[in-house]
Amino acid sequence: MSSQQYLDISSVLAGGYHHPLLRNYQARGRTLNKDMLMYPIFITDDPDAEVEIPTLPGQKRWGVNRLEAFLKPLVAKGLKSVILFGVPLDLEKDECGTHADSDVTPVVQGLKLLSKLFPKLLLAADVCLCEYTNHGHCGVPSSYTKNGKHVSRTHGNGIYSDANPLVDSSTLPQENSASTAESAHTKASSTSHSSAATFTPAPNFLNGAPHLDPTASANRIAEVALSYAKAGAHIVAPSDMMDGRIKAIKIKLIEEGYANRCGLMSYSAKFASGLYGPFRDAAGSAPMAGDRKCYQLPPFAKGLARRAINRDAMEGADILMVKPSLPYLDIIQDCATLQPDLPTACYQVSGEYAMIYAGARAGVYDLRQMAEETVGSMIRAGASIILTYFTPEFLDWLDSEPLAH
Ligand SMILES: NCc1[nH]cc(CCC(=O)O)c1CC(=O)O
Ligand SMILES: [Zn+2]
Ligand SMILES: [Zn+2]
Repeated sequence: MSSQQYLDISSVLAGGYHHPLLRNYQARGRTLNKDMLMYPIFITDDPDAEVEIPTLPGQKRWGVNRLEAFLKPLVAKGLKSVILFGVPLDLEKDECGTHADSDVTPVVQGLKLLSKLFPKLLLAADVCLCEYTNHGHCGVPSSYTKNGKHVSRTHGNGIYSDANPLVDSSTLPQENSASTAESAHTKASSTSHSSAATFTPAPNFLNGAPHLDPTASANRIAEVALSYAKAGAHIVAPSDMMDGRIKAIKIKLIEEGYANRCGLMSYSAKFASGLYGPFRDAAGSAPMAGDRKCYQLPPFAKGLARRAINRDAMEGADILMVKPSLPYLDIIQDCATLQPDLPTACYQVSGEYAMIYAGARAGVYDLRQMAEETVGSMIRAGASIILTYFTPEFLDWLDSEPLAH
């Protein structure tokens, strides 16, 4: 018998990865490149604003007049795509987010301007209502009280019907009008630019949030998406998590002749995460009462996430997204394997960015190494589009001497 039969050949791995290039080979092509990066930017309604966001170090709220100077050097470095978030600070907020798609909304203005300034830049627009509503939730409430009147929405029989008109139900039994008027006043003064309205928590919700009407919400979201498509968005990205909104948007885009010009990226598996704090700070979009637990997924809900991914694919999404990213790598992998024919995107959210940034500042680790390691894990899990606030840094890092990992 030859001695070779006793050698355990497969136990030797180290010979194949000691050199930096040998190490890179092991990624088998699954490495970050500039095409994969989508940069989230905040556009506000003060056209000259350039305001630091304390909880998101390095990121700012930009006025439209500042966008050219801000983005030009990044485009020169190879920035391929941005996703716009609107931050209305002076525009009046109301029940259904009127200014999400008015002509003066900063996102509409930003899209029009950026398509002229940077015709090759891929423009995505986040679509949600929470930045524009006086209740700060991502949909349209079923009922509320305003100016002493109780307003409730009639229920449609299908989620894709036209928006149900608001019904003035002053003939319906009124809630205690004295206390309603008082709390309306309190809420109005706590949000200076909001018109006074009060929202009754849904009786069977334990989190104090109002019930959001899925029909009205999906229809309103679809209207907003259409206006962003008309303003020049190549991709609309609804982050609201209302049931039925993907189909509602897709149908709206088809009906209005925009379906072949504007893609639909769904925040499919969006979890009720603790990692959105800095964003809500930046966008002023924290809910006034309750939380988002009636429409964002429970963090341990792998099954719901898988169902949402499949549903959104069936409803016409062109890209599926998982959010946040690092604590949900298994969901990214599920998304990529459940729907291999659609690109998987993931959002390294504000809290993930802030966490990595803070750790690096505290000397716990190196910023670049950790940014690359975390985004690398997302790519390994199956993501090919990464939304990250580290995009400007990555553009530099990808042009410089590679970091040996
Ligand atoms: N629909 C709002 C929205 N769109 C994107 C984010 C989070 C992004 C981030 O944290 O970077 C949020 C916050 C939320 O759902 O409360
Ligand atoms: Zn929202
Ligand atoms: Zn309803």
